[in-house]
Amino acid sequence: MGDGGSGNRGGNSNNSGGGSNKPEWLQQYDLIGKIGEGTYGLVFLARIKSQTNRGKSIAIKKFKQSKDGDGVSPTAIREIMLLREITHENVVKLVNVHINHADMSLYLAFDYAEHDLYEIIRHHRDKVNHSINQYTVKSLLWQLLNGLNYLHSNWIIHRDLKPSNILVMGEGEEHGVVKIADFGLARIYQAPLKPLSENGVVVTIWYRAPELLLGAKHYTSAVGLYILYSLILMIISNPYWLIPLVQLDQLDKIFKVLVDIVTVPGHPTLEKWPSLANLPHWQQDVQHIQGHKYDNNSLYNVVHLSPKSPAFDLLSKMLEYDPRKRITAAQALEHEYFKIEPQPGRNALVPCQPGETFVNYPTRPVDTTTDFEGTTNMQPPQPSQVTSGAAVSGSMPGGHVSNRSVPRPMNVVGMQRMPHQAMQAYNLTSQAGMGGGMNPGGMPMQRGVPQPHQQQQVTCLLESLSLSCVEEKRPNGDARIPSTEVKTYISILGPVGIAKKTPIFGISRSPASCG
Ligand SMILES: Nc1ncnc2c1ncn2[C@@H]1O[C@H](COP(=O)(O)OP(=O)(O)OP(=O)(O)O)[C@@H](O)[C@H]1O
Repeated sequence: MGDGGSGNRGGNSNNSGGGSNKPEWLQQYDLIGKIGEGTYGLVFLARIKSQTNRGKSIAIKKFKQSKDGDGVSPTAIREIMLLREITHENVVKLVNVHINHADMSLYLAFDYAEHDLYEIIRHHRDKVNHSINQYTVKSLLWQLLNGLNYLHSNWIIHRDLKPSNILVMGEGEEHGVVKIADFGLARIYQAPLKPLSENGVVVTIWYRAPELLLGAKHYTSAVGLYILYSLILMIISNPYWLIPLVQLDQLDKIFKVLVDIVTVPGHPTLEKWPSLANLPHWQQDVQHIQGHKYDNNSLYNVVHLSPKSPAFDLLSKMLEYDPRKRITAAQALEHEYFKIEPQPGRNALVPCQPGETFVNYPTRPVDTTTDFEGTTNMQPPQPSQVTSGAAVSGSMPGGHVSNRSVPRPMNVVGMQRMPHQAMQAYNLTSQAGMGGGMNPGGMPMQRGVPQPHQQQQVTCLLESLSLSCVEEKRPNGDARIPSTEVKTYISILGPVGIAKKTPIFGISRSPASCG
């Protein structure tokens, strides 16, 4: 897996943040440097030192602590709880959980992914003067849908899908495999769905489905499909709606593109979407929306697809206004688009059609001067070894601002595309063991244990353990989990890591069924 040794990076055990105060668990890694920063945490690249897996790249996410230094964000615990429960080829793999007992800071160790969709799109926008090849688009979408179908089938909604959370593996056995990451905002959903207001923020504005923009209080799995559509739009089109300002603005951008294909005029109508009138913002926005002329950019002008093509048909089904009519992930996977050439493959990064240009995506920039404390006390490596993430070279919604290293040669030998039958088998094995039955989204679920009632039980247990019961509201509005509670949860999780996969939640499940 991963890129064990690209030559453009520095790092050795001497500059593993923290110096002499280095906690014991950190000694198993060489900390290379910071690769990213999100709202809730910093992400670092490290390499395993031990004999087994020596040199294997690991992404370590350190959760930011509250300003007063006490307690852990519920986001962290939620992410751990969910990731412990789920296993799928298209979902990022949590390999370990570490804790610094001194300050109760939490660290999650993940398999490292060399690329993400944000950087891939940006590379095409800024550096390559042609669009992403059809096979790659189809394979990325296929794998994303597989991951999403797995999540939805298991009653999980991600709620923060965006390009930087869609990882793509670098060289190695999993080269070109998509991994959905960042489950900090993810939730288990049940019928009846809880109002969103109980759950706080959702989805970066650029990827919001129209019902969310119009104030819908219930988040359904259909939102995920809408987000995929907007991501794909970004991939195959010019970055057309990249500078939205407010929700209404974002709606205008959506309606502009939907002229001619879903309904004329582009904005939704009560006839096509009857529950529209119940959406909280509809009454206040209706005048603006109906009075606006959306006539310049129809979808096929933006995506340059024939309205008769399967790709166009799938896109229009994914962007159906009414979430109840929108295509589900399971249905999308059955769409004709995936049955015609080029067929999708497990390695999305190899070219497949003769004449298609191979794109050598750059490796992640690593800021080797920043350690776990976020300070710059690491040994600065030689200039030739480092790509600094500090310089600014453009930005995209929901992504980060960074420079890129020089592309390195990639070995594409032996990277085969998967025939359709094999893809089906791959899909089934990668989802093996998840529960049966139908979820609230009406999606068929895979056979295996646990049965629906058990699944419901697991869901309830997860919910009750989701820390809402112990969250404290700080005066500044932040929810934190007090340190005492963190200790309890850490003892549930195990002293050092979760590698042993001991049964939790009182339900013992085989490794095949829960990962
Ligand atoms: N396993 C991983 N391997 C490689 N890079 C990763 C991995 N997980 C996350 N990253 C990268 O680290 C960066 C920060 O990720 P993180 O999930 O903390 O924040 P984010 O999703 O970008 O932002 P936000 O927290 O606001 O949602 C992103 O660029 C992401 O692509």
